[in-house]
Order: sequence, then C-alpha cells, then structure tokens
Amino acid sequence: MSAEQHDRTPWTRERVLDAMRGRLTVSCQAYPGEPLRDPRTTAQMARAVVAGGAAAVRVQGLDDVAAVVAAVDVPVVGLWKDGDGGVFITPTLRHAVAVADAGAHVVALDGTRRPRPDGLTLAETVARLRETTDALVMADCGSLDDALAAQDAGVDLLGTTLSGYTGERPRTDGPDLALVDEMVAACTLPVVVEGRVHTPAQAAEAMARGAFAVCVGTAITHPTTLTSWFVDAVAPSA
Ligand SMILES: CC(=O)N[C@H](C=O)[C@@H](O)[C@H](O)[C@H](O)COP(=O)(O)O
Repeated sequence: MSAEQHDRTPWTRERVLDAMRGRLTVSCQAYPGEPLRDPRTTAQMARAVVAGGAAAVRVQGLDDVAAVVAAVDVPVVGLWKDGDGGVFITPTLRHAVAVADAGAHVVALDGTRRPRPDGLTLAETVARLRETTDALVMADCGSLDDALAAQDAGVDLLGTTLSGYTGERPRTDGPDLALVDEMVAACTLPVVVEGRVHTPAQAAEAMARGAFAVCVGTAITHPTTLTSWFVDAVAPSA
C-alpha cells in the first residue's frame, strides 16, 4: 500500500499493541537547529524505516507527529520535548493532550517520579488525558521504582528511555540490560527497551530478556551522531 492509499482501519488499543509486540519501533527525531529538523523530512524518514520493516515509529514535536501520521500506516508514538533539563518529555497534561490531538496513537511522556511542571501527578495526568483521547500512554522511565510507580499510575507501556538520564542509574554504553531484567521481572506491563540500543545484537539481547518491543533511534536515524562514531574511529585525535 503506498503512502497515498492509506489503510483507514482504526488503531484500537489491541491493534496498536499487536503491531508493536515483538517487533522494532524506530525513533525518527532531529534536534533543534539540525539540518534534518523539518516535519517533511521526518515523514520521509518514517516512510524509509517502515519500508525497512519498522512496526511503529516514535516522533517528537506536534508538526512532526501530524506529518508522520499522515505518511505511514503504522502506529505513531508521539512526544513533545519541552525544556532542557529535568522533566522534558511531554512534561505536562497540556503537552500530552496536544500530542494526542496531533494524532499520535501512543503518547509517550515522562514516567519518572520527579515533580512535573504543572504540579499534577503522573496518575492525575494519565486520568485526565484519558478523558480526552483513546491513545495509549507510554511512560518513559529511568529506574525500576519509576516503572512500578508508572504502572500504578495507569499507563499502558513502560519504556527504559530515561535510564542514565535522571541520575538514578549510570549511563551504560549500550541499553541498560540490568534495568530490563528488573522491569521484566517486577512489572506486569509491556516493557519497551529504548535508549542506546546501537546494534542488532543488543536489540536481540533485549528481546531475549523479555522485552515487549525494542525502540532504536540514533543508530538508525541520526546521521550526525553516526558520522561522529566513524570519524572518531578513522581519526581518533582529529
Ligand atoms: C533521553 C531522551 O531524550 N531520549 C529521547 C526520547 O525520545 C530521544 O532523544 C532518543 O533518541 C530516543 O529515546 C531513542 O534512543 P536512542 O537514540 O539512544 O536509540
């Protein structure tokens, strides 16, 4: 089916989970000021990774989410990054509602135990978001305690996304597989392994440890970082 011939079957909760289960999600993000930072480019990137077999895509920014939803027939995990430090991934209820309104099938939001800028708890955020949308909610967590709290708060999916970025756990070179083990053992919700999955072998290892799905960003869609890896290898001191 081409991008112009869209499948209009609704993305129900079960259909989204079935699409993602046991498969690869690809995060397509370019950061502010970068050459590829354009919703049309993000949509083209999304089509390219879907052509390669991505079962879902993860996209940052309202215009990007809307452009990608229109361009592909896979679930779109949407987020809105706002702020430099602290809680910055879809940090408030207002951000979450806007991401859902942009068409995201899954709203990814900060799933840590840190205070949120609007003063709501994660549970309040999820409850009020559900009043306005049927979109699923993915909690981007930084530790097992985050994941357990997010599960209690009523989210649908748990991500290891923020491991190494909140001070609770070290920033491992690859994915935080120790956290994957902890979350798979202690949580009942699906665990999406995301963050520093840089090789197919790491993705396979995450699945072998019981991940529901794996999400890869940088290693597939961020050519500036990929180039720097090769630059460092070719000329380490340059
Ligand atoms: C910590 C944070 O801001 N993570 C962001 C969340 O959306 C993205 O910058 C990451 O690219 C994404 O999580 C995928 O991870 P990686 O690019 O390592 O495969």
